[in-house]
Amino acid sequence: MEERLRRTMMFVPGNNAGMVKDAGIYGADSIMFDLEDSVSMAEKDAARMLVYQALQTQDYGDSELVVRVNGIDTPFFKNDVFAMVKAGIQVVRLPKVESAQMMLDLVKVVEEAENKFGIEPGTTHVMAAIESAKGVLNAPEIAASTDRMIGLALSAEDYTTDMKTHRYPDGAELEFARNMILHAARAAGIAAFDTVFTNMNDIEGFKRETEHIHELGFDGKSLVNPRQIDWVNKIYEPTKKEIENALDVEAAIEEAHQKGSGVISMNGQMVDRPVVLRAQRVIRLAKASNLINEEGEYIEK
Ligand SMILES: CC(=O)SCCNC(=O)CCNC(=O)[C@H](O)C(C)(C)COP(=O)(O)OP(=O)(O)OC[C@H]1O[C@@H](n2cnc3c(N)ncnc32)[C@H](O)[C@@H]1OP(=O)(O)O
Ligand SMILES: O=C([O-])CC(=O)C(=O)O
Ligand SMILES: [Mg+2]
Repeated sequence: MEERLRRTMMFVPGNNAGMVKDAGIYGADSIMFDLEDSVSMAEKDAARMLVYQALQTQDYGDSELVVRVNGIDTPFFKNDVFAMVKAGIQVVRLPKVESAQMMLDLVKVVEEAENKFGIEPGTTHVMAAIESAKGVLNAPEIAASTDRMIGLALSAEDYTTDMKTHRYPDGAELEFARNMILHAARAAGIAAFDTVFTNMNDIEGFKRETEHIHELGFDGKSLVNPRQIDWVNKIYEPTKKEIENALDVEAAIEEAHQKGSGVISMNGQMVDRPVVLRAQRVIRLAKASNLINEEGEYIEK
């Protein structure tokens, strides 16, 4: 199956009916309904019911549907997982994950819910948000904890609090965590998401941070506001040169396969499996940005 693009995963506060209703109109790759920290204690049950209703009735197009449930040690956790699995959520994001065992405990409850509500076993996926030093150090075992895992996310607001620092414009305080999470995710073959950027007035800061995590190799970012979606997509958009090169690579490898070979020379450049995989990702990103037409040609904007 073709890998899903996950450039943008937008938080939507689960208690805000207007935002929950309209979350599908902005074109986020993934919509993440939040039952955790954007919802006050008094509104936990109401938010769960609102998101449950919305999942039954709203059309969210092609966006992947994710829910951030309350932590495993809260009284809301089990009810959250049961309601969301019953509603057919695609991914459950567990916050404040510190060990593989926490993911296994989540999966046990997901399994129970799938059985109870007649959902096909194994179809509900999970992901972990890493928000502490312990979580960062255990990222490799967390990433490899279950076949249901689709990704790891860095959650820098809680993480910097745990580390007795705060967020700085150059992001030096996050470099170790970013590298650990990215390597753990890549080694397990799952996605890596960078953290939210919460200062809505600092657009340049947001773009700088996104360029940085794009260069590191993150799949994308958690977002708090729909305005951030286009900025991320623009940064992940391949250039004309990258797209034309990727299309040439596809044609060259096709020719190689026809000759029964897995490697070919293209303008003096060796084309083999890793080059082809990179080209395929460029083509997926280009198609998502409407830069390749039905005939598979680059479209000049
Ligand atoms: C550390 C953490 O845990 S972070 C994760 C938890 N936090 C969240 O989920 C916060 C989500 N974001 C928000 O609530 C808001 O975007 C804020 C508070 C950051 C900014 O609010 P505003 O300044 O009012 O946003 P803005 O003016 O850009 O809103 C424009 C439109 O987008 C909508 N919108 C804004 N944010 C979101 C969102 N996250 N999801 C869906 N719709 C949204 C608004 O409802 C508004 O719609 P309208 O034009 O139909 O009225
Ligand atoms: O997951 C995120 O990016 C938001 C969050 O909870 C945090 O930063 O603590
Ligand atoms: Mg957090």
